[in-house]
Amino acid sequence: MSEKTSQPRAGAAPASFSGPCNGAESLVATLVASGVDVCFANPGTSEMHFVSALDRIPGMRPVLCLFEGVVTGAADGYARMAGKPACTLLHLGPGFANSMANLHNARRAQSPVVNIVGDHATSHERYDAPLNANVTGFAEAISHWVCRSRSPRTVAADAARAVQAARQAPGRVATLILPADTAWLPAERPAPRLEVCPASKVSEGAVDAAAEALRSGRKTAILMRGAVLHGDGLRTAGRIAAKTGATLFCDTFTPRLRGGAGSPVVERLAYRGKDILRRLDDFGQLLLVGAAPPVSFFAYPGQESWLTPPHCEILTLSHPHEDGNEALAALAEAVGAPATGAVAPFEPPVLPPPGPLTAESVMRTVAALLPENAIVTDEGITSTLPYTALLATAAPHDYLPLTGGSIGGILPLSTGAALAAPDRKVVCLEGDGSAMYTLQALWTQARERLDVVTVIYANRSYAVLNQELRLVQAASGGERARSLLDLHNPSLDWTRLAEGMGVPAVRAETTQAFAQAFAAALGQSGPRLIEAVV
Ligand SMILES: O=C(O)C(=O)c1ccccc1
Repeated sequence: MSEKTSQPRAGAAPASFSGPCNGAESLVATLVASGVDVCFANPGTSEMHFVSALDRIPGMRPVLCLFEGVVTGAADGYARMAGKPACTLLHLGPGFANSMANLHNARRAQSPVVNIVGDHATSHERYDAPLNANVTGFAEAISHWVCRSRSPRTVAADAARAVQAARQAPGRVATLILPADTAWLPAERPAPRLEVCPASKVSEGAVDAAAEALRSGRKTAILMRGAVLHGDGLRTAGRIAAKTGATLFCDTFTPRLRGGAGSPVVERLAYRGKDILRRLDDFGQLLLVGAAPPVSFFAYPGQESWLTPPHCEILTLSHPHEDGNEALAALAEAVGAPATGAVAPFEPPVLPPPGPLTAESVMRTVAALLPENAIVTDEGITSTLPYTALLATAAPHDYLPLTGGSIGGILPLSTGAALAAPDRKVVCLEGDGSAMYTLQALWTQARERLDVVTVIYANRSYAVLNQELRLVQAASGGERARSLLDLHNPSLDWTRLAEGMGVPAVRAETTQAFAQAFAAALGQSGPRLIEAVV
């Protein structure tokens, strides 16, 4: 499946389903008719009619995940690569609550996601049975769109609207709550697909103002986010940069970036606020394309949270809900950009010399051996942030980092991305601390035979917090404080954890061992894990 996946026409009748149906059947048929054909699921009793409908309604691929955070993280990864939503299937308030951290990441990634959440039957609610909870309250806290179906007769229409809401630009989280009786009672019929509201057009005024600013001769940073970073817009931005001398940037936690040989070079903003301030100090203006002005990830005593220097004027070409690709095309024309701009050459780094493994030598090896058109997913935090520029001249790839800062996103995200792009290798760069949140994703990768090579940076610590402890100026150094940032005692055995879930794994402690293990993993299909001791 790719972004080119053909979508059913709006109004098209749901495929191969007619005759009497229950609410769950009308739901599944409507989702399929609306172009949603993958369901990441962790169901319970209240979702059994949905589960059973999957056998009668063709076209929906069910994927079992063993924790709800895996369900929603996978839906995020799927959406980032497929450019369309998968649905999730979640069980009641507690199941939804478990899913929320990765929904937060999906929301920050502007990924379209359709959540289907079962609830107790309407008649059962008043008895406050043990699993009773405020599902709507949980859903409203994190979704852009929430609907609780009132009757089996509206389930199909509600589902079509959920997909439409999720696909609204730039991508939204839509949650449909189904009391169990709306799933099991007779429904009318599936609903046809609804037209998706296209991204808004950017006004001519915004294009003219940006063109004038670029012509002023002031040094310009163009900060981009969203579809422009992996579609036509990226090439157009490269042409604009060639004409005007502007520098292209993306934010630190950008959802998806096309990178490597053949793409215009886009510099990823640093993590530390003071590094961003220093970098932007050079510029007289900051042009935003689907992005917001940069702010510090956390606040620190005595340090700036707002990271645009006072002398740097902020201009907006396009907002996230607007068509940035079209806006950049209009801007390229207005400034008289050439037909092509500069792109990165294919000059992968050389393999590191023999020696003990470090975070930097892992990235060097990954960049050196990266296969053409791989998907690189990244939640290595301290182990990867300083080194991702090494990927700039590697083989062409898509880069998918953590977006919302909620660690535990990337093993699930890699799972969903691999499912959306089965003909591409996924290389997942993951910290050991982060991996422990959602390691069940490995089991789904094994079960679905997904082509994911996971590299665990085993530094046996919440390494970022050792830095943060200093930055927030908290007194530190004591044994008790350090015990909360340290993952030794016992040390996690990643090869055994992975093998126990059906994923072949090896440990590497030297640069040679890592290069050998990485090359071998790339040469095989199906999931592999390398514990990189750094
Ligand atoms: O340090 C943190 O507290 C934190 O949550 C985080 C998450 C991702 C990247 C960096 C820090």
